[in-house]
Amino acid sequence: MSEHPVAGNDQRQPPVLAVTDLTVRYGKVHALTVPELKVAPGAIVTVIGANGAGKSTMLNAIMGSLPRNGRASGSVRYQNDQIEHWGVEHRVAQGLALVPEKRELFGSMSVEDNLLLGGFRRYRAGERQWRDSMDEVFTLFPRLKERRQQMAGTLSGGERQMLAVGRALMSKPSVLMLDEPSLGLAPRIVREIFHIIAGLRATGVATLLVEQNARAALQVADYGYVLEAGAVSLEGPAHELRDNPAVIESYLGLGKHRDD
Ligand SMILES: Nc1ncnc2c1ncn2[C@@H]1O[C@H](COP(=O)(O)OP(=O)(O)OP(=O)(O)O)[C@@H](O)[C@H]1O
Repeated sequence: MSEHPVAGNDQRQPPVLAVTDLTVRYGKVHALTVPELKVAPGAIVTVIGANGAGKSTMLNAIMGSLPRNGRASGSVRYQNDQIEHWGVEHRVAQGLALVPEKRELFGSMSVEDNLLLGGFRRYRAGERQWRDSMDEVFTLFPRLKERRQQMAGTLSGGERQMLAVGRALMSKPSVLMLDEPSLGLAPRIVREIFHIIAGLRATGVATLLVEQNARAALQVADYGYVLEAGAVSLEGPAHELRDNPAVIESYLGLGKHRDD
């Protein structure tokens, strides 16, 4: 596997997250092999692939949140630590956050309370600035500020996605993992969400973005991996993948995920 620039294409910076020889099985069934994946501080790295390619499996393995029948082996390095044996809570406490495909909001609680829950661990740890993150989230998502008292269950699909991302940001992560943020959203809202994801770079958070919408993902990402049937088939700077004939043929062809 080729060496590649990390840190939004700065090869000198050590990655904030590095996965090596990660393998996941569900029972006896092999689901995923990732020889190497790196995310640099502040970079946006995308993993694109079709349904069932293993994208959610990869994020859950990194987060330590695989289903009961899932078993991961290999190395997951976060900052200066090997974290394979850390529990999910500890991974969150140390700055990893996952926005799952199903969003998993508390529908009968307000927007504001959902956000507060995202910052609860910091509150419990006695961190004074945890409430400031709410203002930062409202700056990123003015729509959530307007709807701060609205029940999360009554939000539109796009607003729910914004709230899920906002709640994850309340934990002040160093690495934010997004599982198909465009899923089920109208093209205009997809554009809005991806515009916001691109803007996350300015906050310093590194983003690992898993997507079927390859077109949108490769537009915002610095670097990308293509996952096919549980294996990495291609990787490279996002602008090179956008021009790669195999990627164009399989993921960017006319009629596929057109949102422009
Ligand atoms: N708990 C499980 N038990 C057994 N097999 C599973 C389990 N979860 C996922 N799989 C299988 O592992 C493979 C990868 O699934 P995964 O959900 O990671 O794919 P994905 O790329 O995220 O797909 P999608 O875009 O549809 O969410 C699929 O073949 C799926 O059926």
